[in-house]
Amino acid sequence: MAAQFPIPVSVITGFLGAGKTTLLNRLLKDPALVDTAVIINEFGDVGIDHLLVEQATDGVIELSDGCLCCTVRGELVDTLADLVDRVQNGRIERLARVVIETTGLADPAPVLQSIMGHPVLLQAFRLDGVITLVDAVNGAETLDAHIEAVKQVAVADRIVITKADLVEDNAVLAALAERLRAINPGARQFSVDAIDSASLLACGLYDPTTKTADVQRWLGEEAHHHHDGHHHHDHGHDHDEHRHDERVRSFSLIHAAPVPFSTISMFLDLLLSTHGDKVLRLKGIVEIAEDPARPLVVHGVQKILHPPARLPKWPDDVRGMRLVIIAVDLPEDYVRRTFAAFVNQPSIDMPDRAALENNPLAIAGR
Ligand SMILES: Nc1nc2c(ncn2[C@@H]2O[C@H](COP(=O)(O)OP(=O)(O)OP(=O)(O)O)[C@@H](O)[C@H]2O)c(=O)[nH]1
Repeated sequence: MAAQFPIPVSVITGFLGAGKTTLLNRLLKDPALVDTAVIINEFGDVGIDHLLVEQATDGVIELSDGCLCCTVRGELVDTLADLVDRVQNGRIERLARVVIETTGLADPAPVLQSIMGHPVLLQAFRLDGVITLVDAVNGAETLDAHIEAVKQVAVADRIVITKADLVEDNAVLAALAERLRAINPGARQFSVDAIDSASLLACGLYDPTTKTADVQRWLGEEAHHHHDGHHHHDHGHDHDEHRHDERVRSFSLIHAAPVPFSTISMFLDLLLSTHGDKVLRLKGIVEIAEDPARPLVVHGVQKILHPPARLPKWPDDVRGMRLVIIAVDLPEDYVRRTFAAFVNQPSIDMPDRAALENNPLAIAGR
């Protein structure tokens, strides 16, 4: 039999850079998770995430630019409906589970409500678990600054703490765990290195009544606003409410040629050391001049630049550099001109690279 309806749907959420794709890659290696379709939503006009999910099959579906909680909500409903069609007409042989990775900025309430509140989807799917990742390094500051992060924790069935390996002080971890318990007393907490995929994902039917009164109110408000579960959406940005901080913007830097390793590392160091407080997330895939066959994957999360990784080969036909930056109040023009100077393409009013390296404090636009 192709699929046993209703198919469980797991939602993996967590703020920007918390480690969702990393966890997903680990989960997808587990034999218990064959026949899982993965739906990924990205914020940013150049899709990169789907390139970084290691799956041999074509089971990864990318929802286009926009935030799942606002503009692409209708697209999620359509994608799920399409999956059901494909199972029913045999184009997908087996479908045991669907995993949705939300953008780090997503308000989870509309995402959950679009599954739970849709009369047709409800025949085919059941919302199983909400798994929320919290980065131990940036977690506390993120909860202070971004209400979406608090909501993500509040709706969770399971809370997974990532990057504890980067935190030396146990008291910091204990304080974070306690804060998360105050926001969501019912969720089980795990450390990311101590989880087994099958039990992480199988949570049983999602039950809002086990969550706090706030969660029930948020979900209730969604049901009220979008009672048909499929509201009209537009691929622009005129959603009906502010779902997330409107000052958050994403842009991408594209460079058509290979870049020397030292250039990209100096550029990223400079960007994060001067504007790290504004950068929420930076990720990219870079063709390195010294080793063009193996793309370099770079990740910045707030002020932290994670050690870059190498992919064994290019995931698609595009070469060169694609870098996506998600930031609050970061002048895009400054970033573009700085990068241009680093790759020796100075614009007319920009000091060239030699001048920059001699005196980084002299950069225009700071
Ligand atoms: N040291 C350490 N690094 C981690 C851990 N989890 C994730 N990372 C790193 O954090 C960076 C971001 O991880 P991703 O998995 O891409 O994060 P994400 O939540 O999918 O990011 P967005 O989709 O942009 O929100 C990568 O460099 C990972 O290698 C962890 O537990 N420990």
